[in-house]
Amino acid sequence: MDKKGPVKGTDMNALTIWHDAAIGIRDGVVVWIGSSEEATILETTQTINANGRLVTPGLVEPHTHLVFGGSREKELALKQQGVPYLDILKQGGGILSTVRATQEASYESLLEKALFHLDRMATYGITTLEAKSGYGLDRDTELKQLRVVKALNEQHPLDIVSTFLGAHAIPVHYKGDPEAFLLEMSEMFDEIKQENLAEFVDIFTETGVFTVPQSRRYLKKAKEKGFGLKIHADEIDPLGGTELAVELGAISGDHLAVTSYEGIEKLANSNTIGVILPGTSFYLGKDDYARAREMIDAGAAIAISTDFNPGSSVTENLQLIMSIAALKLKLSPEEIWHAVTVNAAHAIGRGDVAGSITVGRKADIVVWDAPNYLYIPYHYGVNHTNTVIKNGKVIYERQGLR
Ligand SMILES: O=C(O)CC1=NCN=C1
Ligand SMILES: [Zn+2]
Repeated sequence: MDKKGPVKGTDMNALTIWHDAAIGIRDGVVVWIGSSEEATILETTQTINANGRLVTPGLVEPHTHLVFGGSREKELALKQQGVPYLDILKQGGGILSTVRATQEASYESLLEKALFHLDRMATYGITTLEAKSGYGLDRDTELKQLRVVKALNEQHPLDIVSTFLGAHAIPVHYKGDPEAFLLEMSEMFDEIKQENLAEFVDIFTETGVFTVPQSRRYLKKAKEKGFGLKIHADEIDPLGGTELAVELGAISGDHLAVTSYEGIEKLANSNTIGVILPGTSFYLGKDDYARAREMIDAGAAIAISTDFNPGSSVTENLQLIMSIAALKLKLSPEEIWHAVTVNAAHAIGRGDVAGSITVGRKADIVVWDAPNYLYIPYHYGVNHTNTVIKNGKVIYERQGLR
């Protein structure tokens, strides 16, 4: 990943491969890259022999709902019966059921639960990620979630970028008045900024949730307050959230499962990154996957993500998403590697510090139990990491059977 990025269109296919390479790390930073031959002259205090394995930048996970209470396994049966996601939400389930569990959960229990999922993400090779609030839909619980993310950042080796998603659904007591609810959420912007609890503001622009005009007004306020913008756009119904993301200069438009042709054209001719969540299409049993192939062919910058959340994509395994991206989005392995490193980093404002192995940058590196970069999307559903290095420190090593 030697391109500054975001990497767009056909450039996503140009992958630079070093054979028999060596990387020198000092104080957590990459200070040298060369051949294994040349490396023999280096004086080292610790040597990690990759033994001919694949070595890549640490994975960047650009879209998670990491902090939540409870779980929604009971909804699986509804999904199997074909009950649509938005109907479950309308009946007070889905997001709203996680909201109730998160409101009831203590700060400590949310922190402990999130740490568990975060550790699992680290074992899968993720070294930087984004985490959203959105399961409170009231001031106290939204702040509780954002403070959990802040504490995670302080306690855990992984770097986390925080997003305020108070506009995730309309709470029951605001059922008939989404505008009034959005007003309450927008009144939190100042204190979130003050406490440095989030860099981005996100909204679920969807049928039965927030309309494009409501989203536009809300996000414009957020932009005026200095937040970056993200939109859960065109996930279920093509309302035009993608077009809105481009119009407002959002750093990313996310989901894009049913983006219109015009939306694809606008995305391709913008600086907004498309964050595609094929695991959600898979998990909701959808036929329509985001037309990421057309988006890249039109010149867009694409990233992919697990959309880890308790209802519509319950997995931390970004490697599995790489396989689904290959099989269902028809992305090439080269495009997929750009989508889980440099482009994912740019989608969360970390394009200058994460997503590539570059002299002068943090040493966030993964050694894989794989002979080459093709292998990871090819062999699906398992964890291929051998060693995960964060800031130059080994934070995970695969243990053999005992
Ligand atoms: O269902 C959830 O909890 C997460 C989600 N929000 C919008 N789409 C999926
Ligand atoms: Zn999401």
